[in-house]
Amino acid sequence: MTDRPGVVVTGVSGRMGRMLVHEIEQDGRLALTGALERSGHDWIGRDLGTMLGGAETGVIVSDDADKAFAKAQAVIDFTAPAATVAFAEKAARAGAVHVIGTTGLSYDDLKTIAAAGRRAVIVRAGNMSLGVNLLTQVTRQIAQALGDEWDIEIVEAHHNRKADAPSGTALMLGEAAAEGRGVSLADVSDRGRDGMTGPRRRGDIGFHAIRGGDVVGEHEVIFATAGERIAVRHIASDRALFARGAVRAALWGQDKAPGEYDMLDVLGLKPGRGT
Ligand SMILES: NC(=O)C1=CN([C@@H]2O[C@H](COP(=O)(O)OP(=O)(O)OC[C@H]3O[C@@H](n4cnc5c(N)ncnc54)[C@H](O)[C@@H]3O)[C@@H](O)[C@H]2O)C=CC1
Ligand SMILES: O=C(O)C1=N[C@H](C(=O)O)C[C@H](O)C1
Repeated sequence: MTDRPGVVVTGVSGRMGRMLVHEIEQDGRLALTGALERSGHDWIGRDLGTMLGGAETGVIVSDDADKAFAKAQAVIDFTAPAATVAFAEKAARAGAVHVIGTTGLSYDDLKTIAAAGRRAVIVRAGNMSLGVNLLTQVTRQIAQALGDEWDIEIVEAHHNRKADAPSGTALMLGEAAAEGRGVSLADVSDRGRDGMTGPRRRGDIGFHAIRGGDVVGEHEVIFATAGERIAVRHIASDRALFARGAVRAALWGQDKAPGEYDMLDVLGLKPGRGT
């Protein structure tokens, strides 16, 4: 027995799943009590430590979320939209803090997650790093200070296995810029131009996605007007920073009231809430 909060890692064989197992072990403040993979995956029924190429841990990889969540105080989830939506309901039922890193969530997915967040603590962010969350604030401030004669373009680069575009981070930055300008991102978003697009529409926020090799994650927000440009940029060179943020969020959420929170809450960067 341990008095550390128990945590389940979903998508444990994935790029982030593996990183999370390592980070939880290094950090030492959470106890890994469960590891999930999708039904039919090779690792189901096998010892997690062995699957990761080390010694046995006694944690057997499973596809039974209800059973795993019932024994845990936190779930850290970097998987895929359909899985995350199902986990949100199950984690809420089990009363576990659900830390969601999954991106590519649709409007309907977000509505379902928000409903689960009325019964349990959810921390969701398209990027769990301190640097990117600070960058959202800087982006909001710059957008607020400049008029719409400044064009805003967001460029992101990721590895060639990434499933969604624009990235969750690019959308966070776009939301921040739109908020700074006092407009709705849905009304001004212009994604991946191609063909005879005509001149740029004043006030639009453009998104561009580069996919190649093993790029961990790079984001740049460009503000361009006649005669000058401002560019703010974040480069992630190690996935460990996302895992560290997720562990921090799982611990932070333990004594919080039900609600949907983000990393600004966790990092204490959002005045007046949850800090
Ligand atoms: N918020 C953040 O800071 C970050 C978010 N991400 C996001 O996390 C997600 C995962 O990224 P990666 O680890 O690179 O992908 P990945 O493809 O390497 O891993 C995803 C894992 O989830 C598993 N999975 C899918 N459905 C499942 C289910 N129903 N039950 C259990 N496991 C299931 C897959 O089998 C796979 O092992 C993506 O949406 C990505 O954009 C990635 C890095 C940082
Ligand atoms: O899929 C990834 O790898 C990443 N996804 C997140 C996103 O969509 O922004 C965060 C990070 O950039 C890595």
